[in-house]
Amino acid sequence: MAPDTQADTRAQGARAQGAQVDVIVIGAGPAGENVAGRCADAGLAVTIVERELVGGECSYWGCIPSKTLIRPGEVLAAARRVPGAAAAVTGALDPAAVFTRRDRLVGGFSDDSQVPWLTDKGVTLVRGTGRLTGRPRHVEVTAADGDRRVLIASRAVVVATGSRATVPPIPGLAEADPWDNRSATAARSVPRRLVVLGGGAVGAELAQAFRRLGSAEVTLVEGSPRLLAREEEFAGEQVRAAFEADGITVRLGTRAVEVRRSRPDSATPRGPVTVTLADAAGPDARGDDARGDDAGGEAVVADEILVAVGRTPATGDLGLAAVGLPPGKFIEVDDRLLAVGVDGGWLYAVGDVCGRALLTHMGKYQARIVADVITGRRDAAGEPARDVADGLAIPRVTFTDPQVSAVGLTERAAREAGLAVRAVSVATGGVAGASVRGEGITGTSKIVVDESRRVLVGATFTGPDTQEMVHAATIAIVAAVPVERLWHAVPSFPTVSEVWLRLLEEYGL
Ligand SMILES: Cc1cc2nc3c(=O)[nH]c(=O)nc-3n(C[C@H](O)[C@H](O)[C@H](O)COP(=O)(O)OP(=O)(O)OC[C@H]3O[C@@H](n4cnc5c(N)ncnc54)[C@H](O)[C@@H]3O)c2cc1C
Ligand SMILES: NC(=O)c1ccc[n+]([C@@H]2O[C@H](COP(=O)([O-])OP(=O)(O)OC[C@H]3O[C@@H](n4cnc5c(N)ncnc54)[C@H](O)[C@@H]3O)[C@@H](O)[C@H]2O)c1
Repeated sequence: MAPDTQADTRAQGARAQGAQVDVIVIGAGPAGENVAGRCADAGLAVTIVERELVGGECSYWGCIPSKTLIRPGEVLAAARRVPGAAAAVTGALDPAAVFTRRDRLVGGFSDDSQVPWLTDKGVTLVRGTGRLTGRPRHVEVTAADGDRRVLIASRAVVVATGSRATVPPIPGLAEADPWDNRSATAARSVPRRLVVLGGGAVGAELAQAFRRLGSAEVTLVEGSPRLLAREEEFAGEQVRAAFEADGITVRLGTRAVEVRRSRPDSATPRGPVTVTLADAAGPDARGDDARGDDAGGEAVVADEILVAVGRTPATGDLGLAAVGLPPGKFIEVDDRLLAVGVDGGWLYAVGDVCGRALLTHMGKYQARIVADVITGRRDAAGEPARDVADGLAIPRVTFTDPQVSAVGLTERAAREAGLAVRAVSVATGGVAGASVRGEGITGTSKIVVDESRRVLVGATFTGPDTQEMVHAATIAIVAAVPVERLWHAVPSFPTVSEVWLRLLEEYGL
């Protein structure tokens, strides 16, 4: 029997069992859950399909555990900046207690506490792996025991299957069984020596977290010339300096060309890992992962290697080819989050899998938009819902110390987009609010102003605790508040938000 006919037959059975719903969501991470919840709130019948844990990567192996591992070191560093409190910091962090708290915040790697949020809204949870059959609005679900059934949606199917860590084809890497974000955030011990491949958000946050939890040697290897390469240049430079002050070895502009894990010994139960780095000036440093004849420079020996070089969309086994889309790729969407290239207007994608912004809050925003598209909800002006924020103001916070908190465009990206911008910067530590919080607070606050409209298009704040500064900038950008009007938004004294006043003065107001 042809696959489609089989699917048809099962579909008939499913219909007879009353399995037709308005909306099917595949993947119950933060994006999928929010699509389901908002559609259900609007009165639609929704089924959500999840093959692992309701809550997705963010809840168990992403945002929550990583921030839980970072927080203790951040608290100690904050105390050490305050004379009087610093003297009270006499001991080291207790990793066992940190891991216990992590376990609690991830619900013991169980979704028991997350499922009621869905079921209370009337959403039906189906455990299993969802796959598009090729027929419009048909999803085949395979349960863990192999049982298969086909669900049919009357309105829409929303893909929210997220992403997983990319493991690049570096010789010996896969065989070395490296840590990815899952193994690192779920760790139960602190490796004495850790090598981290990738100086983006995942690599930077976890390198510092493990160093502060007690790793004696942490080496961070980043292929491009600076950390957090998509942010303002000063951000990566300041994070590098802080990491080096923390005792982390930062290797920029080079890559691993070979990885080898040796047999276990008494000190290293999984066996030590030797990572050979390319000569920084060699061809591998420019992006070729395969080892060349002339490759090979410094070797770093560690107990664990963490791979944090980016994400691969979870679309390899989703049946995308059956609807005419390339498997294993991000699903391209339009501003209604509708998959581009699929006829009939029934397939949507949100969250990491659509590749617009690999951030929980943006996935949840896309989820709210897509739910409004599906339910036909309009705004007060009668306009249909569409994704505005992804093209305008994506807020992002990298929870290193110093934090890098940014929204919208960097100065360079704005210029590359053809905008006539003027940028001004001030020291984050230069206001009374920072002095009160601690000694020696550094960092930079910068705004990027579109000169033709006199509105912000980007802002970056580096320094401790800047995560709470970024939302003001997000509002200024999204609301297109002219700088002359921002002048009247008076920051409280003594808060770090006074950098806004300094920035506007620097701009000339
Ligand atoms: C270490 C780390 C730290 C991070 N920290 C932050 C942070 O601080 N802030 C932030 O905003 N973002 C952070 N992120 C990013 C954030 O985790 C993701 O952007 C977010 O989880 C994406 O949500 P999602 O719902 O699109 O996908 P996911 O969270 O990946 O969820 C997808 C779900 O779909 C399920 N699924 C996949 N395929 C199928 C299928 N075929 N059938 C059924 N179910 C399926 C999966 O099991 C999963 O539960 C971090 C990421 C990492 C790795
Ligand atoms: N605080 C947060 O919001 C947070 C935290 C973690 C992750 N995230 C999200 O998760 C996404 C994925 O994070 P990520 O850090 O895995 O990816 P990333 O794309 O942000 O960074 C990967 C880095 O690895 C480097 N790289 C690539 N190949 C390499 C190689 N072979 N050797 C050395 N370096 C190499 C790249 O130059 C890049 O700087 C981010 O884009 C972010 O949106 C967010």
